[in-house]
Amino acid sequence: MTTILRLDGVSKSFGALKVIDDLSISLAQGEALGVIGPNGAGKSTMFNLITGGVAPGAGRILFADRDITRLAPPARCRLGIGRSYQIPQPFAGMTVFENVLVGATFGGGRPERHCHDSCIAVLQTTGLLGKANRLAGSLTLLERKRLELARALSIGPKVLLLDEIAGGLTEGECQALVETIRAVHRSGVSLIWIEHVVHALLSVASRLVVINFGRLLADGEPQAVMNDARVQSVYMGIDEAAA
Ligand SMILES: Nc1ncnc2c1ncn2[C@@H]1O[C@H](COP(=O)(O)OP(=O)(O)OP(=O)(O)O)[C@@H](O)[C@H]1O
Repeated sequence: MTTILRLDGVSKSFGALKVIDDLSISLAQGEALGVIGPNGAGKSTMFNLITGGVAPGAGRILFADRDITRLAPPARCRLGIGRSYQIPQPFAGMTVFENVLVGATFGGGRPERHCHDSCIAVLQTTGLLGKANRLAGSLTLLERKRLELARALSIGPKVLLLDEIAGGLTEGECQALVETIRAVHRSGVSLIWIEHVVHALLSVASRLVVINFGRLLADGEPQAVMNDARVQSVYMGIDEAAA
């Protein structure tokens, strides 16, 4: 299996606080990797390290075998690393279409027709085509989550990082979003999805990792990981002795 993304012994501290501690994780091409861990475990920081918003104190990050550890965030985006944020922050005064167009035209070099068509395709995939001319600021929470996904897809990612995209949705809304994420994955995009809504995550992820205090606690087949006594103790508060 080809590895598309790899963190190799990565560490990051903020002052005296070690947030990521010698973390090594790899993502295979086409894989859907789920990530869980307690609040403050370092999950979003891991995404910030991958996208380049935060620089590691040690270790390397490789994308398709290329060392991108020191590459600026826009260059990583152009290579095909897209992400969504926990709290959607669209351009509220712009339309849904314009929000997606920002990503589709990022970096330049693509013909106008190509950018237009790729925006339409992204809006279709994310179920927002009927809202293309609505102002982003007028969208419901589910629609804003869809737009967050659409903006991440607009750059044409090879690897998509989803940060708690299901948070705050009703069960029905969550199921609808899961269907969309499945469709994105089926189209060939490799995924890393951080999520506290575990049942949604497990319906997409074929592998699950657990991060605790910035370290890898478990990595493997999702059900086996969820049944791991250390994971139940740390993540679900189930006493190892009582388990
Ligand atoms: N830029 C920063 N400066 C200082 N501390 C930070 C910074 N970014 C994150 N932290 C701290 O690092 C720790 C890990 O934060 P992070 O957001 O990565 O955790 P998380 O696992 O994503 O948590 P959650 O599940 O609550 O979103 C927290 O204690 C947080 O306050």
